[in-house]
Amino acid sequence: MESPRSICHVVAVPYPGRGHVNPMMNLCKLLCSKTPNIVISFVVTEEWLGFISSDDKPVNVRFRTIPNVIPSELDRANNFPAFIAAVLTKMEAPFEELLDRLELPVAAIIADTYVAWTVQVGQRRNIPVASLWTMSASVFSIFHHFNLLVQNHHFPADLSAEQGNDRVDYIPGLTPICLSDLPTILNGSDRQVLHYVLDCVSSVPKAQYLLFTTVYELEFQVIDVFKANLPFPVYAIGPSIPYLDLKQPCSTTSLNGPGYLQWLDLQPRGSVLYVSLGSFLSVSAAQMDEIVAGVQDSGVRYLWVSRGASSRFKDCCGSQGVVVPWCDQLRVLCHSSVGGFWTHCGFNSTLEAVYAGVPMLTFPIFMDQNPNSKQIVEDWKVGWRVKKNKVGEGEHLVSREEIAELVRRFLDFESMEQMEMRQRAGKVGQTCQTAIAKGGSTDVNLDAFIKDISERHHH
Ligand SMILES: O=c1ccn([C@@H]2O[C@H](COP(=O)(O)OP(=O)(O)O[C@H]3O[C@H](CO)[C@@H](O)[C@H](O)[C@H]3O)[C@@H](O)[C@H]2O)c(=O)[nH]1
Repeated sequence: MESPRSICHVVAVPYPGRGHVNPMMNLCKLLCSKTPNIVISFVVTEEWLGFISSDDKPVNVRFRTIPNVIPSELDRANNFPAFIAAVLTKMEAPFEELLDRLELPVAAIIADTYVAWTVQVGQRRNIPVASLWTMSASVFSIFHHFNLLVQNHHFPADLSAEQGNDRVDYIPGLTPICLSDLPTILNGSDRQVLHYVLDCVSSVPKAQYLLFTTVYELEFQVIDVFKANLPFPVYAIGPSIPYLDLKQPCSTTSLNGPGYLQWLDLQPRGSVLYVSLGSFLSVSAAQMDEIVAGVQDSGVRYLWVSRGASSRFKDCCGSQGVVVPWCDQLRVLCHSSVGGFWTHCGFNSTLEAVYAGVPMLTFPIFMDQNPNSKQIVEDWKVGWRVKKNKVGEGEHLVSREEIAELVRRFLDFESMEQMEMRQRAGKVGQTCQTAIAKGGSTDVNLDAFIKDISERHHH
């Protein structure tokens, strides 16, 4: 039995959303894989415990709950500003009560940047806080340098036909980016959410560490800016996706895995388009109809993740495609039959596709997804845009004919253009493998972080 003194007890506090809970859990798995001396209390609401309690996790990660003090996950999209407001104001008190009840002393808190109150809790209790940013480092830089947008008269962003294509070329670490590719909350319509986000980002310099879920090599120019300017360690520990789980057989069902994996096994190499429009906030019904019809008309094989919309598919389980309510996404992306990913550009999905070396068709919807799409298409050059930038008046509907044509070209193995893109995608995938291998940037950063919090704890 280890003595309690040699155990490093970490409290992990994800923001309550799928795109945040997952990378926090993946980071915890990585930490536990590195040392047996770490014990993690993973704090979620009772509702979230219901969603994740049966997932595989290391024995050293223990779930701890606070009551359901925020609006239910099942309808949070109905009033997003109210949801964020509740996260920022209602969780702190029950979290402190929980801290008082924990048996082991706490060496560090790892908290999502969007549960910013943890920074003050840490200050009051003299516990170091590592802020975990689950979006790209580039997006962090955009928000961190918000005042530059104001100084340059780019806030609120004017997306009129004349200005929408203006390039913002002064955000530290970023290549020039169109106004229309900035996070959607900067175009002025969602001030309340913007204020919350800016508050959270400005809490980071008062924390003791900044952790990025990205990979250093993918965004080193940006990460170097923060390494040089923040007075504490900045570590990229990504991609914080469940690659450790790939080594184990798929646990969800029978011996041969779920039906969709068996279906994938039967498809030709690189022939399947994987489609997922995200776990939160989706597209209009009219656009959805065009996407479904366009992909089906293209004749390309598809695996589609869709909840509650399966009635839109004329042939939901035929030979051309399979529609499932949820899948083991990284395993799907890593399957040799998958040749492309239609994505809403959530950052976790982006990292998973990058890791798997799968080219993307980008269809950003909200928030950081626009800049992610820009990075995929313009910086890493491993994808194409489906949706043109929203410049000028009104929402532009992409038609089924445009989509069918695009999807066909995208999965055309013969084309030179595609071959080159697949090669680049393979290269960025290799960059991730190098980062996580022994001595790679992620490996080294994880070790350094563990050393930091363990030593600080013992002194
Ligand atoms: O069938 C599915 C569909 C999704 N996922 C997983 O669900 C997560 C989805 O995360 P992400 O791709 O980041 O999308 P969102 O859930 O939309 O993420 C939110 O959080 C992200 C990180 O902060 C932001 O980049 C996004 O804009 C925001 O919407 C990923 O881990 C996926 O692997 C599955 O495992 N199976």
